Amino acid sequence: MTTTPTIAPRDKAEILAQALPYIRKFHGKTMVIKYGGNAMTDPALQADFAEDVVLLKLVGINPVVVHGGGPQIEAALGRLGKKGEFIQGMRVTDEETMEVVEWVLAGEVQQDIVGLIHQAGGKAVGLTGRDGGLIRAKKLKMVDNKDPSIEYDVGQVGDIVSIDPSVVRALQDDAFIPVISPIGFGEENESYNINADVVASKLATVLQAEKLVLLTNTPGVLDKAGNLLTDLTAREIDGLFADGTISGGMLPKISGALDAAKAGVNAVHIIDGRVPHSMLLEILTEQAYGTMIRSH
Ligand SMILES: Nc1ncnc2c1ncn2[C@@H]1O[C@H](COP(=O)(O)OP(=O)(O)O)[C@@H](O)[C@H]1O
Ligand SMILES: CC(=O)N[C@@H](CCC(=O)OP(=O)(O)O)C(=O)O
Repeated sequence: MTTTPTIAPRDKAEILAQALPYIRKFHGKTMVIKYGGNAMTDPALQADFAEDVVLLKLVGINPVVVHGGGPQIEAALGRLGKKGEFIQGMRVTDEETMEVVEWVLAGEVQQDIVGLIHQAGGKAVGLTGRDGGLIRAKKLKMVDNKDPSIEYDVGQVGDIVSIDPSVVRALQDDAFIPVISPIGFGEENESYNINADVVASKLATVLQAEKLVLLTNTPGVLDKAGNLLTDLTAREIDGLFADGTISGGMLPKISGALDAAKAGVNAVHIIDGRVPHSMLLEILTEQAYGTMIRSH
């Protein structure tokens, strides 16, 4: 349970006034928000998240939500007596796991977020990569990060072939907030499980988003001693990969973030989704949060 500190009216006015330049700067711009499964475990925080998304939309910014759901998939697999296995941050996805992934992501998590946005006064539309031909994918050929001669078979994990953003653009133009599940489809109409960070990063690039904000369950990227790294360049990221500072779910997150930064997304941030309203603080105040990823 989170408690909201009481803010004096004068301070509230100050905060609102401070937001004005950012509202003006970002008016009409697209922001891709990745809402990680680990950041959505507290109902009060989920409601805060939905309010923030609605507020952005109301002040003329175009938020596009891509959601995760790793822990939620894990819980559902557990109820079936299965345990998830990950290789380099990707879930090994057999046929049964793929079914679970589809119903948890598209049936539960996505619809929960859509409902919360409606409760907060916004209009959200849930999509998977199938809708409007949004995300075409093929089977991912995974090789070892350190030794590319080693190959892994991760089953029905998708590698994005192309993104057709027309359905997202049409919804945005109509004042809807798209909420996207990271599921792609292949040439034979087969489904693919795609890491949500990878989808968010690629979508931000294709939409030429102003910002990509990845909400997770750490203060940002941490060094080996647990200190927050506030700013990371491509070269520094290579170093963190090489010395093993980055592992698990942080691997696809940083790779995707870096790809988006290199492809021209102006600002890419990894921030702590467990802090109430962290997304709003990041976008609409001068305060820097979490880790900013730079292309050079
Ligand atoms: N250097 C690092 N700094 C921060 N987190 C890291 C680092 N290396 C690995 N991680 C792990 O990455 C996790 C975030 O990724 P993930 O579990 O996929 O979250 P999400 O559901 O938000 O995508 C962190 O909780 C942490 O366990
Ligand atoms: C291939 C792969 O790993 N897919 C992820 C999709 C969900 C996801 O990415 O959720 P988070 O953002 O909460 O980690 C999975 O099955 O867990």
